[in-house]
Amino acid sequence: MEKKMDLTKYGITGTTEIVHNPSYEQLFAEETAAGLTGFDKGVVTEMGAVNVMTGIYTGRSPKDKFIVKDDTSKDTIWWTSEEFKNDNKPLTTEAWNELKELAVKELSNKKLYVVDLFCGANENTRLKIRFIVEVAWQAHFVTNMFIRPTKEELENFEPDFVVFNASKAKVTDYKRLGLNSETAVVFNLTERMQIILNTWYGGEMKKGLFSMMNYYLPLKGIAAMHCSANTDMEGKNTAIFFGLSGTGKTTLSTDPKRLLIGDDEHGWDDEGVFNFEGGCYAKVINLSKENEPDIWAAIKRDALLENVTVDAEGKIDFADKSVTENTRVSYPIYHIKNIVRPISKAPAAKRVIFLSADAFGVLPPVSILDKEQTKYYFLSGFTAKLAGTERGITEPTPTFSSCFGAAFLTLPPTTYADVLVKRMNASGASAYLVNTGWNGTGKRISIKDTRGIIDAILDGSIDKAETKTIPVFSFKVPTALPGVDPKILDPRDTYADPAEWDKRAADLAGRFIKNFKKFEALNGELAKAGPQL
Ligand SMILES: Nc1ncnc2c1ncn2[C@@H]1O[C@H](COP(=O)(O)OP(=O)(O)O)[C@@H](O)[C@H]1O
Ligand SMILES: C=C(OP(=O)(O)O)C(=O)O
Ligand SMILES: [Mn+2]
Repeated sequence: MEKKMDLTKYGITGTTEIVHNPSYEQLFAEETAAGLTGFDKGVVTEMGAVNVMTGIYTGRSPKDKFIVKDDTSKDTIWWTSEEFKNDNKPLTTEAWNELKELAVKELSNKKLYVVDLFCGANENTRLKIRFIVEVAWQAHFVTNMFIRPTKEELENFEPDFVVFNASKAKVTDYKRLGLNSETAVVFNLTERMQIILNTWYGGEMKKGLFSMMNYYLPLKGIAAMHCSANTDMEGKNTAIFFGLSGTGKTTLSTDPKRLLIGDDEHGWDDEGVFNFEGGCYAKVINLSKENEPDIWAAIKRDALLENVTVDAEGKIDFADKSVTENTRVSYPIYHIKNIVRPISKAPAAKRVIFLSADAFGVLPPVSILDKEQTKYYFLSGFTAKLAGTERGITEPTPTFSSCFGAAFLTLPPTTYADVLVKRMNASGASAYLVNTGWNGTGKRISIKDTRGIIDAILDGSIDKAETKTIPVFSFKVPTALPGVDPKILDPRDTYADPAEWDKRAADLAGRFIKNFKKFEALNGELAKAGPQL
């Protein structure tokens, strides 16, 4: 028997029962137990995975994200400003204390789940995280998403970071506290804690810790990246795929020909690329066995679906977006057959792919970037926010999201760009901009064509292809690639009237130029690598 856990050191009192590091067996029993109602209740589906509903919040809520501004954070965090708005809004220690009291009150006098996990595959840089939650499926979600320590590693587990999930509590007095709504997703770097109030979306727990890794690692010279990663069957030829939510990181890195390192959050240190997580979080809207066979097969017992439509018999309708377009599944990474084992890491990346879902239909499906373009397009982070991943976004919305993950950056974008470029130079990596969004047909580029493009990048055939240069952007693009419809490679060919592309390209170029102005210090030289009007 393990030592009795004491939660009073967190202020939590009157706990009636603690379920500490439950097994999958126990999680299943707890989340489907008779008597559960509302958003606590898990429903068993025909695929064996349990589905839960998360209420009003079915995506992240960046407007409700705050970080305590105190001596630890005031000079390091990339705070939001008039010139460069971001989601790192300051919170006072006084407001934090009140929010913590609210969460403690919510979590006191009841049965709780305490789950101890790692964030980061490498022993020397990982965070030991303790999640304290009152909802069984939330314990399941974090067990899926983070790295599960061994029995021995759990023995003397002293957390570096603690998360309270009090999703059932509301911040009624939020205006006085300077918050945006009754919901709060708040961080304190001095206490090394995250507190969640009034949102049940699983992604807040996962992406919350990602923001923290994005803080701790670059300060040590290690790249922290919003990317998926895989490597070849020998574990040598590593590729990373940056992209904002919904642009294809999970879909494209899950490749039966390669070994998956991870689908969303990675570091890059002297030894190579390593995963922060122990699981994947895939979008399942319109999921088909044909297009995404490995993700389909990963949806089985121990996977956890969110906000999917399930009928009384447990039958799933993946096409239904009546609750949200951001339907999801989390599963432990070993639900994918081809993965790097036992630790999710591989040597330095040779190929760096920027996934951009261009809603304007201007970007080529693939562009070969030179060094300056690599920096420029990484810092610009042009893409679209896809429906559902953030509250209030209901259709593809063009955005410039620095480093393809501005919502998760806690340090200035240039910090991430500098570290990435240093790592890329050291490994001799080449970079590509891949449009997984729209073109002149008005339709999204097919997964089949994008996969063909990715294959050509990874097997090197793109390096041998004949190329041409696209005007305005000076993108170098191949004129033919095996397995890819050649008519899509020059985006102008996808328009009935190519003049329409010219018009849209000019408009988009203007947006790039305007956006890049905020990178004041870089604005003379590097701006030349961007589009020109
Ligand atoms: N050309 C394409 N490339 C990648 N994904 C595509 C493409 N066209 C449509 N999709 C869909 O877009 C979504 C990509 O989501 P996902 O891979 O989970 O993104 P991320 O991991 O970056 O958040 C999936 O639902 C996938 O089916
Ligand atoms: C989980 C999220 O995104 P991603 O698909 O990038 O993991 C998110 O943005 O909440
Ligand atoms: Mn993903």
